[in-house]
Amino acid sequence: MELILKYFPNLTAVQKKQFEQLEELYLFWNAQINVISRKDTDAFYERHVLHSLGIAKIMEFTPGSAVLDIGTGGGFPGIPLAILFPEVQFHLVDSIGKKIKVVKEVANALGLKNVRATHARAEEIKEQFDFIVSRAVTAMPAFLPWTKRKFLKENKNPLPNGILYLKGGDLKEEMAPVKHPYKIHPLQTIFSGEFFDTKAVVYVDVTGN
Ligand SMILES: C[S@@+](CC[C@H](N)C(=O)[O-])C[C@H]1O[C@@H](n2cnc3c(N)ncnc32)[C@H](O)[C@@H]1O
Repeated sequence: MELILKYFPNLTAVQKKQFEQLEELYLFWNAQINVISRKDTDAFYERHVLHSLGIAKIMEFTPGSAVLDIGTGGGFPGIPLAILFPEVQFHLVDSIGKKIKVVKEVANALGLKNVRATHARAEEIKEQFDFIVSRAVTAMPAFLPWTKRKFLKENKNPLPNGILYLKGGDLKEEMAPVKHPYKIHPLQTIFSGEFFDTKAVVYVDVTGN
């Protein structure tokens, strides 16, 4: 938890409490429905919460924005981002119903009013958003078609509407077929620790999609 405060020192009392509650909630739910790798639960705040918040270091969402988290699993990166940006609406979707049950339980327990969770495949979602976020779902060339027609035309954020995807490893080959402009933001320049050495936020500008 100190790790979160180190990089996000201006949290309100409510946000601090919500971040504090997260570990216990996920330990409880993960024991029943596996939503995070059991080997990672020791480093929960680093590998799940701070990692998710890497997106916030690249983009401070404007209040009133709408963000879709595709393949959210138990709520990553959507839940940590929803705590950090209480005035942004988050829609978290996953194709596995029991994972969405965990998301709903966690969001409820935290009192998050800006989270909606839906059991659906990404392709079935018909609404439009300012941004789409994701982590560990599929390679970018397969992901891009799922996001088609899901972006609002008007840009109200510091970056044009697009995708913010948490990725690891060598991205050159994966990103080679991508035609949209994109930028890779390595997280090792933002967060210390070996875990972040290979991690990045990939921003894809889909303007014109
Ligand atoms: C490896 S998990 C990652 C979960 C979460 N994003 C995280 O980082 O902890 C990938 C998730 O993507 C979901 N998924 C895969 N294809 C999907 C699709 N087409 N639509 C919605 N969810 C999908 C799976 O059900 C699974 O929960």
